[in-house]
Amino acid sequence: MEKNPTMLFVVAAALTNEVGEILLQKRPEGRQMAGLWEFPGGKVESGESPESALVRELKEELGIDVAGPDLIPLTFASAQNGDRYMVLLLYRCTSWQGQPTALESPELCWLKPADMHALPMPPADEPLVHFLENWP
Ligand SMILES: Nc1nc2c([nH]c(=O)n2[C@H]2C[C@H](O)[C@@H](COP(=O)(O)OP(=O)(O)OP(=O)(O)O)O2)c(=O)[nH]1
Repeated sequence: MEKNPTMLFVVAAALTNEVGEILLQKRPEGRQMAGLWEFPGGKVESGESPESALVRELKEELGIDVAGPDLIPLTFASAQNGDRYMVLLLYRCTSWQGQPTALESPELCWLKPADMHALPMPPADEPLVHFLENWP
């Protein structure tokens, strides 16, 4: 029997450009947490590694190609998410192929971590933003 059927694993990327800005995308209407700004990513599907899930999500959501080894584990958050408990793994990524394009989201923006407080984000992201602000 599955040991932890209630645990939800989510992977997300802090895609960082050459001036230290990080890409956020707006969650579309009709979805859970619609209108909030998030790090690109999504749920790890059955049988996937976290890294292969994030490579897949970044292709689906932004049209970019990322190599698994370019995803550097950074920190994580844990929080209730609906009726499940979520572990959100955040990776840093500074190298990718292609131009990030909003394929599944109404809007993208590049922001310094200190400026993220001005945007509404999911509650689980608050400690992630705090971590990024204090990260070298
Ligand atoms: N991508 C992402 N998801 C986040 C963040 N913070 C946060 O609480 N979440 C939550 C929102 C969702 O409940 C969950 C991610 O699920 P999702 O709906 O985006 O996943 P998905 O792309 O696999 O979509 P689906 O197949 O389930 O429709 O994690 C974040 O910064 N980035």
